[in-house]
Amino acid sequence: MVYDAFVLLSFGGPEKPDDVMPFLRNVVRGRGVPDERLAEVAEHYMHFGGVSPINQQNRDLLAAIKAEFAGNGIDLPAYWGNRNWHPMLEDTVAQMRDDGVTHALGFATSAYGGYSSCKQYWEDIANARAKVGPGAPVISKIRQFWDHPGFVEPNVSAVQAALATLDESRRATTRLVFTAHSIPVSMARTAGPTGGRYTAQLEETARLVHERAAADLPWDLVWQSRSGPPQVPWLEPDINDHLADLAKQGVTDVVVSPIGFVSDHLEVIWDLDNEAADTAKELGLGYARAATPNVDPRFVAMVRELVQERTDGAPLRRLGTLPVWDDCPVNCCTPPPRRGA
Ligand SMILES: CC1=C(CCC(=O)O)c2cc3nc(cc4[nH]c(cc5[nH]c(cc1n2)c(C)c5CCC(=O)O)c(CCC(=O)O)c4C)C(CCC(=O)O)=C3C
Ligand SMILES: [Fe+2]
Repeated sequence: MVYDAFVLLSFGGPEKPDDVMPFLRNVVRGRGVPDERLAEVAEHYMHFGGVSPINQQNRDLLAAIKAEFAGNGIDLPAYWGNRNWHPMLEDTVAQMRDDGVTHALGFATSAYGGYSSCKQYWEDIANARAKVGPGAPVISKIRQFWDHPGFVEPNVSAVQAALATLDESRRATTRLVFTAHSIPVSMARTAGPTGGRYTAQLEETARLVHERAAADLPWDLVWQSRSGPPQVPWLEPDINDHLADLAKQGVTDVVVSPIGFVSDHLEVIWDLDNEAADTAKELGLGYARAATPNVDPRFVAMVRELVQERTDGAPLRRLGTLPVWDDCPVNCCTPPPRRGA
């Protein structure tokens, strides 16, 4: 297969206060979420002046990927388009068409399978191409990378660095807590070609990081940033409830490793650095949050290696044992029901 471009696919985030509500309406489009609920979420963004760091993080990642390609003789123009905020993927796809691109490789900023983290990016591609119409380039999405050393190793270093900030004399009562975005239980059930893949991949990543970073510590995988109506079950326990349980069990310190995310965006700097950190403080727990990969050179090199898997048939570099798949079967990761759809 011959590819003539690379495109970074991401979530998008507001860059000024007036962007916040239109961005949130885009996130929940078609789901009938009332503006009052969105106004609560908007508050989190307002603590940061209405600016999510995610777009700048993606600009930095794109620049690092371009340099990585140039340094390794990869002659692919690199683009960037988002699901929920500018630059919107449809505008990027229109630009790619104008530039004569015919078949691009797409890399999404999510390591895992499942509807929100994988399938919805395929839908974004299909929707953007349909809007652009004739001449829109084909975009093939690069595989999930939950167990790639270029993702696991930066997380290992980050856990070690976070642990080093805690009191060594309390190591025997220190716990490693991995966290990822909660999703509806129904979405978790249908994640991947045979179901359950989002949680299974997260467990594998957690295990791979744990055994390399702090094999002596007990660990858990918990969930954060739940949304949606209370009657709909989402993955549990929530990190804040879990911290309370740990304190009850005699745990004194926690390292929180956000393996569900690739950059320190709002779900990390608000939900962990404010909410979970406050919970820990109230409970008297020592708390250290491990960094996400961001533009760690090993992570940037991983993107280049994933491209080379597709362009040169380079061997897959991976540490885990769960199956890998490239293209999304039609019956994979069924979308959640939409109001009015
Ligand atoms: C699995 C997953 C990831 C990780 C994989 C990936 O990275 O793709 C992720 C990432 C992110 N989620 C983000 C923000 C939001 N997620 C929401 C809502 C939701 N997330 C869900 C799942 C996920 N989300 C789900 C099932 C919903 C329910 C409604 C829906 O199905 O859409 C809402 C709506 C408001 C609310 O109700 O809370 C917001 C504002 C941001 C941006 C942060 C920033 O701006 O810096 C990022 C990177
Ligand atoms: Fe989300």
